[in-house]
Amino acid sequence: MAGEGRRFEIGYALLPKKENSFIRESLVNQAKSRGIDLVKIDRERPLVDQGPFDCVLHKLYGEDWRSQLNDFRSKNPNAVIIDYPDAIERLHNRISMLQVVSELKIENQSETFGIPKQIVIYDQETLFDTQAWEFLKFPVIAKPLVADGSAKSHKMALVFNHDGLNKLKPPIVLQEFVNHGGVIFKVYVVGDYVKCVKRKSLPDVLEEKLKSLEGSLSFSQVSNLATHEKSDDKYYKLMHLEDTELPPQSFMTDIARGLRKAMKLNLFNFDVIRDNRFGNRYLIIDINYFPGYAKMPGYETVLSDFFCDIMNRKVGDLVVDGFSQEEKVAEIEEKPVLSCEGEARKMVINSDGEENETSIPV
Ligand SMILES: Nc1ncnc2c1ncn2[C@@H]1O[C@H](COP(=O)(O)OP(=O)(O)OP(=O)(O)O)[C@@H](O)[C@H]1O
Ligand SMILES: O=P(O)(O)O[C@H]1[C@H](OP(=O)(O)O)[C@@H](OP(=O)(O)O)[C@@H](O)[C@@H](O)[C@@H]1OP(=O)(O)O
Ligand SMILES: [Mg+2]
Ligand SMILES: [Mg+2]
Repeated sequence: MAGEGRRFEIGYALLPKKENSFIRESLVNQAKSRGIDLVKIDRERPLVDQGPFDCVLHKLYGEDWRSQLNDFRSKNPNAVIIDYPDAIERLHNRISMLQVVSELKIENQSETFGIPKQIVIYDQETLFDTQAWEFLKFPVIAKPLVADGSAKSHKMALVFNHDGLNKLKPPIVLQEFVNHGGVIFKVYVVGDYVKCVKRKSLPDVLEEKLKSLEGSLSFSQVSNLATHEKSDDKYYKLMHLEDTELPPQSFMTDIARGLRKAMKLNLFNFDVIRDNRFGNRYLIIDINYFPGYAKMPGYETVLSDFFCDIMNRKVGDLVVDGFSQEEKVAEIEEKPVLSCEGEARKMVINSDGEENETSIPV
C-alpha cells in the first residue's frame, strides 16, 4: 500500500493516443492494488474543480493548461505535479534539449559521452552559406528545431550532399550524422528507475557513397516500431540487434541521474548512439518527455512503484514542481511530513517561487 491504509488519487491528463497506450487496465489495476487510484481529468471542466488529486500526471501543453496547473497548485499546495511545465519546455527545442547534456559532468574512466556537432539554422541564407557551418561534415541530419510532439516535429532528413539542402525548411538543427552500427539505445527514466533498451536506427553511411547518393532521404520516427513489427523485419535482422551489446548500465544510470537532476524531470527517455569511430564514446541525440513507457516490459510495476514512492515522498532527490527537494529545503521552511525508513522527510511545498525562465537559450 502507498500509505498506512490511506488511498491516493492521481489525476492524469493525456492526449487520446497517449491515454490509449499508457492507461492500460493492467496498470490501473496494479496501481489500485497498491492504494493508488488513477483518475482521468475531465478537460471540459476546470482542473481546480476536480479531485482534489494528490498528484497530477500530464503530457499536455499550451497556455490554458499551464494556467490551470498554476490555479490547481495554489489551491492544493500539497499536491505533486509530474512534471512542471517550465521544466518540460526545455525539451521542446532541440538545442536547449541537448544543452543540458553538454553541461553535464560525470566521472568515468572507460566511457565518454557528449552530443553530435550541430548548428541551428533560422533562414535560407545561412542554410546555403556553407561557411557558417563548415565545421560540420556530410552526411548531416536536418531536424525541425521545435520538438513539440507534432507529426511535423518528427519529420527529419538525412542530407548526403549540397543538393539535399534545397528541400529543407528552417528553422532547423543540422546535426552531424554519426555512424553507429544501425542500433540506437533508448534509456527510459522513471524517477530513480533507469532502463536501457535497443532499437533499430538508421544504417551507417559510407563516406565513398556520399556523392553518388541522391541529395537527401526523408524519414520519421525510425526507432518507433512496435515489437511485433520487428520480428519479421528483414532490416531489423540485418542490423544484428540481438548481438549488439548494451552500454554499461552504471554509465547510463549516471547520465540519467545527472540529466534528471539538471532538468528537474521525473519522466523522460533519451536516445543514445555508440560512435563507431571510438567504441567507448556515446552520443545523446534526443530527449523525450513522458515517452512510450508501455513498450517497456513490466512497465506497470515500474510506474506503480514510482507512484507509491512519489506519494510517500520516497523518490531520491524528489523532483517536484520544477525544484529538487534539496533546493526546496534550502528555500522554504522545513516541515517534516512523512516518515519513511525512519528518516524524517521534508514537505515539498508548491510555492509560487521564482519559476524558471521560459525563454529558451539558443
Ligand atoms: N546525429 C545522429 N547520428 C546518427 N543517427 C541519428 C542522429 N540523430 C538522429 N539519428 C537517427 O534518427 C532518429 C530520429 O532522430 P531523433 O531521435 O532526434 O528524432 P525524434 O523524432 O525526436 O525521435 P523520437 O521518436 O525518439 O522522439 C534516431 O532515432 C536515430 O535513428
Ligand atoms: O505517445 P506520444 O505521442 O507521447 O509519443 C512519444 C513516443 O511514445 P509512444 O510510443 O507512446 O508513441 C516516444 O516513443 P519512444 O521514444 O518511447 O519509442 C517518442 O517518440 C516521443 O518522442 C513521442 O512523444 P512526442 O515527442 O511526439 O511528444
Ligand atoms: Mg528519438
Ligand atoms: Mg524526440
